[in-house]
Amino acid sequence: MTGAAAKPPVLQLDGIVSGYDGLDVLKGISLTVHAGEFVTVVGPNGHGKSTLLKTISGLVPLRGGQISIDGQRLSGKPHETAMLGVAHVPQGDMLFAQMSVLENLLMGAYLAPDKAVIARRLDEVYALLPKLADRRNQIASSLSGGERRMVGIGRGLMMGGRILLIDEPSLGLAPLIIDQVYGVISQLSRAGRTILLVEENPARVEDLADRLHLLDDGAIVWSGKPAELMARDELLATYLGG
Ligand SMILES: Nc1ncnc2c1ncn2[C@@H]1O[C@H](COP(=O)(O)OP(=O)(O)OP(=O)(O)O)[C@@H](O)[C@H]1O
Repeated sequence: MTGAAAKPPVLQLDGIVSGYDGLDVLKGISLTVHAGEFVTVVGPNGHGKSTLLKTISGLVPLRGGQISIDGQRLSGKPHETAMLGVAHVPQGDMLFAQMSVLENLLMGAYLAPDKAVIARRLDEVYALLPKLADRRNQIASSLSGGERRMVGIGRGLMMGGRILLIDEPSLGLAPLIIDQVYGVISQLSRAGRTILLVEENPARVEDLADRLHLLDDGAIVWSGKPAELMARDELLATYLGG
């Protein structure tokens, strides 16, 4: 969003290192997300995009560096991170297949302080995603891929997060449906939400993101405006296979 960089940082990563078993996947990532900004991390499959978001939300332990929200260093406990306003919309749908749309949405509000807050958030989600209101009693396993993705986003919003971590929302969807999903994400951005989104295809965020970081083998190798990356054929060829 224009002028967002003048606001204080809400999310700051300083040299974060994390991974699985004996292997470091993230090898010292530093980036900052300011209030209201839409920041994207783009990179090929398997280079650590999901691991980055999971490390921020505390699902993968931090091995080095530090993560801060509003200047407060995170302890790494997922519960604490969620309480500070971080909502993670994971890759794939990760819905409870045998639950209804409404029940899945309510699962996102597990930390909400009271019923009035839950009702208000539900109204907001239904206003943004009216189709979910129409289908509130439909079982999740019977939804289309695009509808499931919308429920995943809606559940993230039900957490009441100020900072949305969105993991590859286009995965496995047809082009028309991808446009719809990104339309919703764009609306959230315009409404002032702070977004950190990971994606394989930079073209998807060219007109949306304020800043883009290119991730290669667990390290940021380039940062700038999405349109600048799209004009750099050599970077696209080297890191994203053209
Ligand atoms: N639970 C796990 N245990 C061990 N290794 C893992 C685990 N999850 C991911 N990895 C490995 O970590 C590396 C980075 O995976 P990650 O999912 O973060 O990549 P990605 O860029 O998000 O790719 P994709 O879009 O395909 O998910 C890969 O080599 C992957 O095999």
